[in-house]
Order: sequence, then C-alpha cells, then structure tokens
Amino acid sequence: MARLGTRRPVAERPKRRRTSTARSEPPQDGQLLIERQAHDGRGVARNAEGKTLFVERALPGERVIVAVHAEHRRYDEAHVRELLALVPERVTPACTHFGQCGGCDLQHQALDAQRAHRRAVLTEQFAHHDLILPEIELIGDDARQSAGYGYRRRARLGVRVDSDGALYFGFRRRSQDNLFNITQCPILTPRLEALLKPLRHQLEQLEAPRRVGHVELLELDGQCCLSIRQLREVPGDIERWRAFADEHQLALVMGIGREQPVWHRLDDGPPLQQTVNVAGNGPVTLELAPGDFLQANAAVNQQLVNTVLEWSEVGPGEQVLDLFAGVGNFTLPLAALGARVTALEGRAAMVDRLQHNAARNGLARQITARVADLAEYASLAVAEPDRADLVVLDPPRSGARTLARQLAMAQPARVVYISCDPATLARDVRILVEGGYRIERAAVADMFPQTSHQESVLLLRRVDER
Ligand SMILES: C[S@@+](CC[C@H](N)C(=O)[O-])C[C@H]1O[C@@H](n2cnc3c(N)ncnc32)[C@H](O)[C@@H]1O
Repeated sequence: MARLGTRRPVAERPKRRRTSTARSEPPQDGQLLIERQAHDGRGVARNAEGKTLFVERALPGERVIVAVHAEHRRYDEAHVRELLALVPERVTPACTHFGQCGGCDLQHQALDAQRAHRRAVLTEQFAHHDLILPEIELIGDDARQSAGYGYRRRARLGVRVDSDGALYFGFRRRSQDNLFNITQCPILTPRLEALLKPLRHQLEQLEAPRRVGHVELLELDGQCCLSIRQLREVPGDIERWRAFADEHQLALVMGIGREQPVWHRLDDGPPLQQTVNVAGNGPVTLELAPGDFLQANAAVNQQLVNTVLEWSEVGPGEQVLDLFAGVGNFTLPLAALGARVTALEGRAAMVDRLQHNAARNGLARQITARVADLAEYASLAVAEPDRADLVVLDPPRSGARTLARQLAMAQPARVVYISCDPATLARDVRILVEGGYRIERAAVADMFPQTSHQESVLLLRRVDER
C-alpha cells in the first residue's frame, strides 16, 4: 500500500473538453488538496479562486496536481496528473484498464474506505431531509475474502468494427461513447473473465462481425450463458457460435433483428436458474431468462435476502406485498416462511416467470403475481396495501415517490425498502417518516465493490407498533 509522501506520476486522461459555458482562458493547472469525496467517488478540491473541482481518482487528504478536462460555470472536472502526497487508503487497482474504463471508479481505494464512503453518502443524503439514521450495518462480508473482485455475474460487452476493419470488443470509455478493447475485467466472476480472450478470437473468426451488436455474459448456479445480439442473420456465424458454446459449455441465446430482436435459446441445456437459500427452510430455485433483472452479485444477494427475512420478522399467514418483484428474488423466500405474498412487477414476461417459479417450488397457493405499473397510483390501490402486514419494495433508481405517499396512507406495520439510489431512498423515506414511521435499521450492501454504485436497505416500522 502506498504511503503519504510518495510521489507517483499518473497516466494521462482524455483530451480537454469544453462545455458551452467554457471560459475563454484555460485555468492554470496547480497543486490542490482533496478535501472530501463526492457521491460519485471523485475527490473534491477548491482552486486558488475558490472554484470547486471534481477530481477523478483522487482521495480525501491527498495533494495532487490536476489537469482540467471539462469547465463549467460553477465547477470544473479534472483528473490527476501527479500525486504529490498519498493517503494510506490508496491501493493499486487490480485492472490495467482502470481509469480508462467506464465501469469501475473506486479501484484505487481500499475496500474498507469504500465502505466508509458508502455509509457517509447514505448519512448525508438522509441529512438533506433532516433524517438521522441508526448505526449503518454492512451486508456483504464475503467481499473481504476476494478483496471485492470476482463477483460480477453479468456483463454486456459492445462489439464494433470501424471503417478500417478494426474490431473493438469491450466496454465504453469513461465519460465517452466509444468502445475500447478489454483484455481483462477482474470484477467479473473468474469463469466469465476467462471467456473474454476466446470471445475476442471468436469474433475475429466470424464471417460478419459487423452484424454483432453486443455480447452478454451471465453466470448462474455454475452455469454460464452467452447471449448474442445479432443485427442480421448470418447462418454460417450462427453455426460458429454453436460450436463456440459447445466448446466452452455455455448456454447460447441469440436475438436477431435490428429493432426489436426475437430471442431464441439455441442449445438444449437445462433452464437458467439461481438458487436462494432460506434459513431453516432449504433452498428455492428461480428460473430466469437472460434479459430479466438479476442482482449483480450472487453472494451479496443471498445476504440481502437473509437480511430482508431477518429484519421483517415475517411469520406464517402474514400478508406481504412485494413491490418491483422481478422473478421472485424476495417473493419466494418470504412465501417459503409461510407468508401470503402479492407480488407486483412491471414486466409481463417476468411475472410469468415468477408464477412459474412459485409453482415449481410448491408455493403457488401462497403467491399471487400481477403485472402492474407502479408509477401509476391505481396499480397499488388494487393490491389493498392497507391489509398488508409487511411491504417489501425494491424500485429502480427513480425510486417510488407515489408509492411512498400511498404506503403512508395505507399504514402497513413494517416496510423494508431496498434501494440502488440513496437520494431517491432518502426522499421517499422522508414521506414515510412524515406519515408516521420510524427508521429502525439501516444497512449498505457491498453489491458493487470497486464502483460508486450503492445498494442500501432500510427497515421502517409504524411508530405506534411495539
Ligand atoms: C431493482 S429491480 C428488483 C427486482 C427484484 N426485487 C429482485 O431482487 O430481483 C426493479 C424491478 O422493478 C421493475 N420495474 C421497473 N419499473 C417499474 C414500474 N414502473 N412498475 C413496476 N415494476 C417496475 C423492473 O422490471 C425490475 O424487475
């Protein structure tokens, strides 16, 4: 680990970019002290004129020389040109693409410091709404064993052939739209990462690599799946992909068509499924298709489910509403503990899969699954939230403002809110607190180590309960 006082040059960043509010004279690059860390993981400093700078890959307490790559009226964006004084939290990134790749933004920060940052972000977002959190717990101790690498079980990689015939296979560059070639991605599960080089070779052997839009990799319960987005049918290449899938023992799914591709499974292996354990009740298995929502990190997802079950204290016969239910990641474990669960989800195909999953786990009598657009007021009303003992909700980043108002009216005894955006979480919880709830427990999950993405969980209880 690097120590304070070490001097280290840093790789160059993209060319200087000007916004419409760019100043006519570029500012002088100078020495700065990083004062704190912004929510997106960048270091925050002020220059000699008092203007705020957001500095990529700089940590609080470090002294740096920066280069500004985008100017705005009230702040500038910069990257580190030279590190003059480092802090002990700085570690060497495991990936050679770090800094260039649009994926990870925290590989330069030790895992414990990333966790402290996640807690600070959550605390700050709640403080904006005059809310104080109880001690923030941690979900995802497993990450420590792997130092926060080797966890990601799904990835979408772009494919492009330029006008000179050069093939690009990889991720988007940071803050840019173009792809760059990747040779490694250590946050992927080892089996998925091991496929990157053979996949590149395979793309180079195709008759028409230009006809491939993207490639998606998925690992579930030890089974890997390759999905190919094929912009137009190329029969010879379909056979090549079959041979590739055979050789690497992969499930193979292909979607053909430029606008709305029709997806087909091309191998005859078993259905894709993930197993979720329910403490004391054995496992439930969830079938899913490659396009379905899936929590990115299998080990942390298991701990997330454990947390939801433990905190909610769900018991036999209780009425539960599972909102934004996906294919039943929380629905089935809740039902396995004896609850009667109504699950609402926006995508019809996933609701079909949820019903199928309920039946194959012998839980169909306890689960009612419906398609519902939960941004619409009426969707929740028909599920009779006032009769629920417990509501579990896990919305997308936009949160659930309308729902929070409805839940505050319906007054279920307990609410477990799982969120991937602390800002919308805090906004919605403020509504619930004003509606008569108190925050009983809070946690951040190590769902996406090495990135500033955040997963949080809160337990709320009606004030007049216990
Ligand atoms: C964060 S995922 C959670 C899924 C599930 N709870 C899980 O753990 O796998 C959010 C889910 O909300 C669904 N969704 C997004 N917008 C929605 C809406 N307006 N109404 C209903 N469901 C929606 C998505 O299809 C997705 O399955």
